[in-house]
Amino acid sequence: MLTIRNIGKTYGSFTALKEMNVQFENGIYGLLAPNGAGKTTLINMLVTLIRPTSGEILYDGKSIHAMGERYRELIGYLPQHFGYYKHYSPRKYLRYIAALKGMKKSGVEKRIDEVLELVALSDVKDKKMRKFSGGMIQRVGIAQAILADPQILILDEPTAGLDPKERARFRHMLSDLARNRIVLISTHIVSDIESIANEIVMIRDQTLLYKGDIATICQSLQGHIFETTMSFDEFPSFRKDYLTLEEKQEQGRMIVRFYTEQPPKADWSSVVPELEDVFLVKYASESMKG
Ligand SMILES: Nc1ncnc2c1ncn2[C@@H]1O[C@H](COP(=O)(O)OP(=O)(O)OP(=O)(O)O)[C@@H](O)[C@H]1O
Repeated sequence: MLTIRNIGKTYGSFTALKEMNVQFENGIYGLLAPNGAGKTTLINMLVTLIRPTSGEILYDGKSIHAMGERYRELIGYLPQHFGYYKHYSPRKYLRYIAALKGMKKSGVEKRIDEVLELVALSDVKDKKMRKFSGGMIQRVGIAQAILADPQILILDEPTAGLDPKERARFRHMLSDLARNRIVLISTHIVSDIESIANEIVMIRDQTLLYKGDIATICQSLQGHIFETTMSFDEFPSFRKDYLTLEEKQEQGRMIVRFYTEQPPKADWSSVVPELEDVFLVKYASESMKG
């Protein structure tokens, strides 16, 4: 179990995170927050690239800093921008990573074949990465992160730059990987984690806003999300008064999904809240919520 106990992080006089408490057990967690909310700061502390200014992080009750190398051996990490060698093939690159990680030589080749199979790159394992698509490179990144079969797998914005098909493939792959380990995926793209995360972790105002399952946080907006239709003329003033979540044009009218704390009106239909609604509502400024 990974425990974040009351950590804070300041950069000079700027507070990036404060009084943050979270516990992770095996499963997939989606770390969901807008850009700049502190996701990378949290991840950098979890992978020991930076130290918290206050508080501590424990793995099975032991300080990760005291554990040092023993802790780092448990981690697989895909940073937001990962460095690879264009003129290497995936296999050669993974051999290099295995050497860096100090993995035992016996079994490495078999393990490399296994992970390349898992990320569906077996047929190009000896091709230079120079001509690979963004999605293929990202899969090489995931392969290096899981190579040593880590207990804790941390992926920082792993779907940035992927097209929808590659995103779908990534989601399937991750469900297969998630057994018996902690998987933490940072993203600001709701659909990437909606279908695969067991729990989501949201950061707001430099601290933990929510940790729990998706159904529960969606439930918290029950009775506040509506859809209604209106003419184009009515729409600008409606938009000033309500937090709109989705706007569509259909047959010369606007169909608007929105959030409100007001009692329902006759021409509003209540709809089931989704994670996208939660994201938009929780990160909207208070003045917009109507
Ligand atoms: N080394 C640093 N020095 C000063 N401020 C920093 C530093 N690193 C991050 N910050 C600030 O801390 C805040 C949180 O940054 P962080 O990168 O953790 O956010 P994020 O949620 O990961 O966003 P993104 O997805 O854009 O990386 C931001 O306002 C950022 O400008």
